[in-house]
Amino acid sequence: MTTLYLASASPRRRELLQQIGVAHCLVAASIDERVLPGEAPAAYVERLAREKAAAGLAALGHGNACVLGADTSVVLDGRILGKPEGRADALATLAALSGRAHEVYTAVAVCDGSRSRVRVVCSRVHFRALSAVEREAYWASGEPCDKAGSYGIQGLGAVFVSHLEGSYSAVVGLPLCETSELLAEFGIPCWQALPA
Ligand SMILES: Cc1cn([C@H]2C[C@H](O)[C@@H](COP(=O)(O)OP(=O)(O)OP(=O)(O)O)O2)c(=O)[nH]c1=O
Repeated sequence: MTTLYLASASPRRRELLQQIGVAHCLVAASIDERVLPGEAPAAYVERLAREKAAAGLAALGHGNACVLGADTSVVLDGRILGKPEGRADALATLAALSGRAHEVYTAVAVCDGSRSRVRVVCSRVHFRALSAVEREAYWASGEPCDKAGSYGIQGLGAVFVSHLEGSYSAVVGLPLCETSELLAEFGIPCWQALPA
């Protein structure tokens, strides 16, 4: 059976793949994550997911592996918000997200030596209003620092989310429905295909 490599340092993506019973190994993939001039959010996350998967394949040094890369970005009024650069940036992001809806774009890409496939999922997340005291306390919890948009819906940040339209797993970092479909194209089973 083909071995799947996850080209990601994100513990969330590893947990999400484990959640659907996909055996995998890890491979490091470091890429330049800067947004290109005029690049739209969907195009940006798609490019980064493809580049992470391709970098992982290159790092393995052989073409007969299958590699998954993904990217998640929070988008407010068309502006891509990445991970916070520090406290002030995180507090400003949380203030901007307060009491409004924003989009979360996640792309998942799978490639092997001969082909590359990608899916992009857009979800809409509605935040209730957040007080300045709450925003400070949330930053102090440590949760925002490594997350796009400075929050984690799967953690303490859940209390900010009044409702979600779209894919919960995509907001956390990997759209599991689309991921399982992509993996099936590469002959990689998830839980449905496991022996009883
Ligand atoms: C919006 C949101 C993002 N995130 C996380 C998912 C991603 O790990 C991170 C977005 O940054 P990414 O650049 O997509 O991923 P990463 O740098 O953590 O990992 P890698 O590039 O090595 O795969 O934000 C959450 O955990 N919860 C959320 O609710």
